[in-house]
Amino acid sequence: MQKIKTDSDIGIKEDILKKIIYDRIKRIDRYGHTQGLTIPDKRQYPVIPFGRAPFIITEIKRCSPSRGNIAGGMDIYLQAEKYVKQGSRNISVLTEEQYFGGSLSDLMTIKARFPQISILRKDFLLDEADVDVSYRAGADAVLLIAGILDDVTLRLMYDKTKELGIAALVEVHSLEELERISVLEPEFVGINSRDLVSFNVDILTPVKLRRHISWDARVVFESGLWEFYHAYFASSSGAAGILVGEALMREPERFEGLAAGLSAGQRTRAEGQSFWQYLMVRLEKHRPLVKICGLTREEDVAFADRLGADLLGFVLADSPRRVNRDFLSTIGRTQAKKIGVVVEGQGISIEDAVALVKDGLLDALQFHGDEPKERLMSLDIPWYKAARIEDVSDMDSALAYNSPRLLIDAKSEHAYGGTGKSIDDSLIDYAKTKTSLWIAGGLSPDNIKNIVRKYNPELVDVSSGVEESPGKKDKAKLKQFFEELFDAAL
Ligand SMILES: O=P(O)(O)OC[C@@H](O)[C@@H](O)c1c[nH]c2ccccc12
Repeated sequence: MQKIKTDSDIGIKEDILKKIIYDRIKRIDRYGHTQGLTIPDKRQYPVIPFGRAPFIITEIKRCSPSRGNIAGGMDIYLQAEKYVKQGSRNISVLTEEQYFGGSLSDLMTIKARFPQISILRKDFLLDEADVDVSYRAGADAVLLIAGILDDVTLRLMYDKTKELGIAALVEVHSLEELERISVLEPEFVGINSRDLVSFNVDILTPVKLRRHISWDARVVFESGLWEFYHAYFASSSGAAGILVGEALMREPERFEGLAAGLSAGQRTRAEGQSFWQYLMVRLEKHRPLVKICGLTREEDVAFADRLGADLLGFVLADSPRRVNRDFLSTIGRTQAKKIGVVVEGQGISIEDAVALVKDGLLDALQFHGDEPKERLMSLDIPWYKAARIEDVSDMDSALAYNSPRLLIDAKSEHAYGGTGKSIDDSLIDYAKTKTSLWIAGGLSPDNIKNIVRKYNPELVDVSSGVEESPGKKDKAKLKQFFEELFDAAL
């Protein structure tokens, strides 16, 4: 059992995870590991293999500390039935009582009704007795959260699952935790995109961590996945499966789109490293990612690539920097990935832009206009959203696209077409609390060092600031831009 004992040990009020565990320990003291329920001494159902296709773990979750009430009075039996009808073969049942409104009796009810479905017990399990009770109650798999267990306890619980013949989904959310579990080499590794302290969801977290897994694991991307595109993104980035809670609790019909996304992603995966995997590898350099945008000349493309740009941007919308398919076909192989910048209704249709990616002329799209979210969420090519941000509500509506990253256009006074406005510091600070910063607009060799030092962005995007005239890059400025970036990191 973990060593969190007194109220003062709980300390920081925000650390919800500690509170959950503390309260759970108190309830175990009072009611035992069985939650005061009668759990059969002998398991009554055969163990069903966990992780059969389609590997979408559909979750039963009434409420949560981060999302509040999701489906309070819901009949969980009916919900499970909906999942099964949609084709689910793996159901996660949250059994934590106080914060998630669950119970072991939910798990037993669902197992009794659907004995052919593999059931994951999702709880803050703390010792071997928890594993044993889960098994007897009918769980086919248990969640073991590395972040709340010490190495010895984790090992004992993991061994217990092996002894009982059920699966363990070992959950991590940091590199450190991943290293800790590597001695176990678990078959199923869950990587949680939700930071359990801040509640922020970054769906790139599993992409970042996954490549550090040195054994043959089946990785499950957890949290914040709602749409076809999310499932596509996860599976093209190496997910064997996904765990989906809120989206399916609210709309079980989403299952079909998620399953289609998983299959689409598998096809992409066969073609090699995904766009997002590439970016997460490049991120390990000691400077922000760099996108050089508005390229119109082959020599500039080659030079930006040689300087180490991570992304090369090509404007497909109406603009003095607009390029066409013919131009893109003349570009040779580059180290950097190629991005098409699209503004809905200007110069190119979404379909034609998507075709450029599918034909291998581009690697991903950046959507800079008012494209309908549903449209983008059904695309099976990599994309991210960009938006010009003037106030918090702009920011929130851009964030609502739920794209893996959001590029915010800073509209500074140096911006091409100068608006005379610069993005508010407080707005950037606000953005930083929500997402990793991808920043564009008004950047140049003169200001980049300060901006990087001040905001530590994950990606910087420059176009006019490194030009001699629209579309024509200035080699000296380009070179200086990179030099300043390296300087900033010193
Ligand atoms: O509702 P979402 O965003 O789809 O997230 C589901 C799942 O990942 C989340 O419920 C979860 C992942 N790990 C946990 C550990 C404990 C409680 C809950 C969780």
